[in-house]
Amino acid sequence: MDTDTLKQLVLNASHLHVFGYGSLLWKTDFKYDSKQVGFIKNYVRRFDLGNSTHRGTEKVPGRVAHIEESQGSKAWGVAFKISGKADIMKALSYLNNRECELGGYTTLVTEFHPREQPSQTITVLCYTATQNNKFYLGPTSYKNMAKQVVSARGKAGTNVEYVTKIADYVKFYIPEDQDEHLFELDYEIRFLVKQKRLSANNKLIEDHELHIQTLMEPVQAS
Ligand SMILES: N[C@@H](CCC(=O)N[C@@H](CS)C(=O)NCC(=O)O)C(=O)O
Repeated sequence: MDTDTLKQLVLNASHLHVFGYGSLLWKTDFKYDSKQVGFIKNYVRRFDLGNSTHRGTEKVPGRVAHIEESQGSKAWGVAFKISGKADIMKALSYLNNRECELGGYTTLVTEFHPREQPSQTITVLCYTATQNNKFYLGPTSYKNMAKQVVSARGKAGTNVEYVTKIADYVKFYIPEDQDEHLFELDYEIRFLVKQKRLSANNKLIEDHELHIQTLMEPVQAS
């Protein structure tokens, strides 16, 4: 979205609504007055955007959430209401750095449908990424995505934490959101993590047993 459109949205506005559907759900980190669950139409949540600044590195990028157009679909999330010019400008400056400069996201203005009153739409600003984004990794199998997520970590933490916290938030606070893409990816990640823990435990057990065996061997007469 061009800066003039964004300026129109913000200038002379007493408040601004920001729509979050990824880490903004559980890691908001800007001041807001209120928030409400709802959805935007004709979009879906996807994890095809690479990231090397928060949840990955240049060598091993993580996968982060974005939305992409999908006619007839709904992308569920939360609209955060920010009031007063000072708080609005502070939030926009923070989000521009976190989402656009570091995350490669672009801005989008669309209509938000509150869960309680879907017909009473609210204009929201959200951050997303298109397929021509330079960090775009594109779709692959859930197993491949899970392998990438489990092996990625960045300055903000593991990519596993990033995805599983979004899934936990949606399952707990937005039961209407039947995002199979999110839940399939979340399942494969947790399965892989469990497998790794088991194999790590097995390795630990093997090492431990080997250690016990060496302890049990009769001391060789020197
Ligand atoms: N714009 C999406 C995604 C936001 C998002 O995940 N942004 C990344 C940028 S790479 C981020 O801030 N990550 C913070 C973190 O990973 O802790 C949303 O509305 O939630």
